[in-house]
Amino acid sequence: MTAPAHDPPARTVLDASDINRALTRIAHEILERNKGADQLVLLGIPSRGVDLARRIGERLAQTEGVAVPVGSLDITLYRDDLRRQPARGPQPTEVPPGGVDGKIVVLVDDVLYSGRTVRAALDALADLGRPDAVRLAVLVDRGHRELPIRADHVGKNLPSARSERVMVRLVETDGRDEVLIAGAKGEGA
Ligand SMILES: O=P(O)(O)OC[C@H]1O[C@H](OP(=O)(O)OP(=O)(O)O)[C@H](O)[C@@H]1O
Ligand SMILES: O=c1cc[nH]c(=O)[nH]1
Repeated sequence: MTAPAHDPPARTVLDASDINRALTRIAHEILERNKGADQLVLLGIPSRGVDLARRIGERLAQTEGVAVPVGSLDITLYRDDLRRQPARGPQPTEVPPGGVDGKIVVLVDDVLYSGRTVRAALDALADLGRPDAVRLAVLVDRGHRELPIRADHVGKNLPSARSERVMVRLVETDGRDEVLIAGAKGEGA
């Protein structure tokens, strides 16, 4: 009789202090690239992207001494797989009072994988206005892009197999900060 196959246990790839340092670095990179906080707007993709956008916003405020507008951008109805799977309930889109026209919008998400969420976010954003530029910050880039999309600011590049699952846990939604990877390596990589 063959023993049942067990997936290896989830492995921690970022702990709370790693996440903290990565967000601080991303905030500094954003300021360097933008030569300051002028015209910046951070839009987080629900759900965890919004928490990350708020945290980056706090770091920008601490470093530059100015409040950078932070909002959220729901992509639910812009997904390209709506016909295949039922849409989850809409999440909030909250555009800061100055809007996005003529701004430098930094989209923020927890994981970048196929790129389809970001593609949807670009469509959702185009319905709100015309930023001067759009950039992308993600906590984890796990590869396997299906579209020509890349991140400008990455907390951690995490090579992964398609069969693995990356899980971001944040204090705001999950009670703790950590990034885990789980599942069998090597299948469908
Ligand atoms: O690049 P992609 O292939 O689009 O994958 C990345 C997206 O997948 C996850 O969201 P998910 O749809 O799993 O829902 P979640 O926000 O509840 O985690 C993650 O939060 C990103 O938004
Ligand atoms: O592993 C994955 C893939 C997409 N989105 C995630 O949050 N994790």
